[in-house]
Amino acid sequence: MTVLDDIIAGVREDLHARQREVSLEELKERVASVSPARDALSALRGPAASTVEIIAEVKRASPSKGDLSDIPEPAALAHEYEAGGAAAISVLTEGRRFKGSLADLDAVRSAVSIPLLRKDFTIDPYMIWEARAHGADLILLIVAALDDEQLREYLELTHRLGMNAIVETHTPEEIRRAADLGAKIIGVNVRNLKTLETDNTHFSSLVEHLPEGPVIVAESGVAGPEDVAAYASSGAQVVLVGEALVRNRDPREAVGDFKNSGRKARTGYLETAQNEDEHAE
Ligand SMILES: O=C(O)c1ccccc1NCC(=O)[C@H](O)[C@H](O)COP(=O)(O)O
Repeated sequence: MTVLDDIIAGVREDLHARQREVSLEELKERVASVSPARDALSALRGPAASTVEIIAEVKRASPSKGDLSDIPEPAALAHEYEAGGAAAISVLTEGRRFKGSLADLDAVRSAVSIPLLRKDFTIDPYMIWEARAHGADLILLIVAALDDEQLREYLELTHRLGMNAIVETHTPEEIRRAADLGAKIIGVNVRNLKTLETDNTHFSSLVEHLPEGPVIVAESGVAGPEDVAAYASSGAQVVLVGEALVRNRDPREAVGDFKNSGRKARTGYLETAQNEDEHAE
């Protein structure tokens, strides 16, 4: 059994418990009464080609590192992220390994106006309805955890509910599956789901397999601004950061620093790409 299988077994048990508490019909009624989803795709594209956007994560603990930060007030942390210029906020709602909850999502929703990602291991359409009912604008679909039929069905439902999905990949084959699906946002997570180790060079080695068009998100492994710059200089438009922000004494300033270093690196990346195009002509 891999770590991912183990996490998903727990997610499935917790899902069944919630399904016994709240029926799908009830969730659908709640969805009908919440505000429409925010436009996460535009938020992640940012105001200019040269910007690098940050998805700032509310992450208390993780399977790889154990406890990271207590985060007694997720709403206050999210408020700092928004003030620092984050384009979206990721809230881990998995309880057993990440110590998150849907209550965290509710708290953050009431504190910020930027798009919210419900970061969880989506394994059933119920979780997509649930995400929307709790105010999420974005969900995560992990290609390694789903077959093509599930991916297609879940992405279609996500879009039907006005949300977007980050379709998360780790290998060229998973990128091909995400691209064939017509994913509008493709995440490349540099965390190996078998060993849980991060290797940031994995992002640049996968770049040549990424299609043109979708927003590209580099996920995991950021310790400081230099890592955001490295992802941006390989082509990332968005970087998702958890641990480095929840451990930072000034998360607002840290988000600003990450954006600045990303923008400088992306400007260089775009200039190089333009020069290469001109030489090719
Ligand atoms: O963080 C983990 O240990 C982990 C283990 C297994 C599956 C997923 C895991 N993390 C989820 C994430 O993708 C990260 O929370 C996110 O990309 C931020 O990563 P980081 O900045 O390295 O905290």
